[in-house]
Amino acid sequence: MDLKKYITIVPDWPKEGIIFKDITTLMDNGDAYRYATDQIVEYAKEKEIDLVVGPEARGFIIGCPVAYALGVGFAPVRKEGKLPRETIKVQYGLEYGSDVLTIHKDAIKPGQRVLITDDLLATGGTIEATIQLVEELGGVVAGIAFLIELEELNGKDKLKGYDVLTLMTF
Ligand SMILES: O=P(O)(O)OC[C@H]1O[C@H](OP(=O)(O)OP(=O)(O)O)[C@H](O)[C@@H]1O
Ligand SMILES: Nc1ncnc2[nH]cnc12
Repeated sequence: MDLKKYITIVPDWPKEGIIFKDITTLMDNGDAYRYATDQIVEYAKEKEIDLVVGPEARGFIIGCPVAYALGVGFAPVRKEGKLPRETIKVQYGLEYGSDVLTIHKDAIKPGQRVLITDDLLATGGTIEATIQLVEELGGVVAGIAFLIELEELNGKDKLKGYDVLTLMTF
């Protein structure tokens, strides 16, 4: 299936100069959403995953159906002030700003094999911060899966040494 045709390109959003890749038109389509999910599930099956971790908010959209299909749990990485119990945190840069990401301190058991999911790899700041949180808790990053990679932003440079799946490149 040609997944690219389900992505809507929105110029100058949320800021002038950003060419936004809107995945909601892929999620809207049951066949395309299931096909994309299945591709990531097949990739993950070989990696003996114990837990899926994804950053707010679009990482949940990708990661939760994958976790369900694998029969493992999902741990959310959230922006500061959203998780109710003890967390660890890390500051990170974005294509359009900077923010703080957090995870519950007890979300991962040391040695657990983690699949990280997100919709899109841009500068790699979000995923680098997510990796940092997983590893600080003793998790092993066994794979990282995205729907989309924006090649010209070179986010992959931050992921050297990690096993990465991307379903589409722009
Ligand atoms: O590779 P990067 O430069 O870090 O950019 C990619 C991240 O940016 C977007 O999330 P955003 O922070 O806009 O949050 P959202 O998913 O809640 O919309 C996107 O969903 C990725 O998580
Ligand atoms: N260009 C882009 N489109 C969609 N989501 C993004 N997150 C960071 N950059 C993005």
